[in-house]
Amino acid sequence: MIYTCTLNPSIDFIVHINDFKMGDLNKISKEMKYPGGKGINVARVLKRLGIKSKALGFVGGFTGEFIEDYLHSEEIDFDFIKVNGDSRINIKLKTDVETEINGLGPSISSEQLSEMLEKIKSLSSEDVLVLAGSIPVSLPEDIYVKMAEICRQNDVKVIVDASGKTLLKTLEFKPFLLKPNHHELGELFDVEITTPEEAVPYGKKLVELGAENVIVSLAGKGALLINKDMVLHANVPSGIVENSVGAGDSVVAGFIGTYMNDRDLKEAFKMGVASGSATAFSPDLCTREQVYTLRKQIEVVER
Ligand SMILES: Nc1ncnc2c1ncn2[C@@H]1O[C@H](COP(=O)(O)OP(=O)(O)O)[C@@H](O)[C@H]1O
Ligand SMILES: O=P(O)(O)OC[C@H]1O[C@](O)(COP(=O)(O)O)[C@@H](O)[C@@H]1O
Repeated sequence: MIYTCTLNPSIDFIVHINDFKMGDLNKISKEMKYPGGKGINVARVLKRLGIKSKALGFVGGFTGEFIEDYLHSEEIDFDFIKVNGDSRINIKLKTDVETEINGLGPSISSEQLSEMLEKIKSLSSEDVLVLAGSIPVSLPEDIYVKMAEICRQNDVKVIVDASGKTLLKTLEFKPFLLKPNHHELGELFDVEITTPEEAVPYGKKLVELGAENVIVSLAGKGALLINKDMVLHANVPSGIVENSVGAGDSVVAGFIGTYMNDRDLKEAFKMGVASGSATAFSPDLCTREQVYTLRKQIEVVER
């Protein structure tokens, strides 16, 4: 089973405003509300690809109810721990540029954290755990490292979509997949990465430091899959980006959902990129049909 863990879920409030003016009254031209947070996005895309998963995390308040009701309506299995405060609202403001205003989220008690760790301890070598998204300020900043250590002890595959020191600290426990975008990869090594060629040596460093597989996404410039045996490059299909929120999570979902079915890294990589682009070209997340259509446009070559 694929489990996702979203420590700080959100309602993603997507807001389109024409001629936005700070300090003025602005009228929303289009708005959408979706359950969000990186792990929840992964769970939603897996469902669309016909792959079962279970969403773990902390939810609270009326916003937490919205998240649970929405996932229930999409027949996505979840086992959230209830907390007192309200799950956060993340505003995705679309004007001539895309601006994100992400909420703080509710406090999580040490008892609630212990309850989450007990759930993680119950996973087995048949399972995958996706750790994705920011860590609430009320939790230890190395919580992903603790979870990765528990998973290592139980031979559970771990996927980490995080940034900075958090990502580097999980390497000791040999994560199955890391999925930084090229900006996040550059920040890890204090360099600027703008092309796939520039990304390769740094993706290889993450493999040397312990990651089994690294996918480096470069938005419209393609993506790389790097492990100890190979470097693969995929082009991305051309299209009009409507809403890139969740695109990175879709790469994770398409990859792991495919890999757990047929253990074919190259096919899994192709499906990951197709899922990412299909989401980028959609107002919400990708549909199965879009993914399979775009998959045909993707060429994966060994570097
Ligand atoms: N301009 C684009 N054209 C086509 N696909 C895109 C574009 N931007 C993003 N994507 C798709 O979304 C995936 C993730 O995008 P990226 O911006 O690299 O990561 P993140 O969303 O994690 O920051 C890419 O690998 C690609 O499949
Ligand atoms: O666009 P991405 O990186 O795939 O993730 C989008 C998700 O991440 C969020 O922006 C939250 O990010 P953080 O968990 O890093 O705060 C959600 O609002 C959104 O659903």
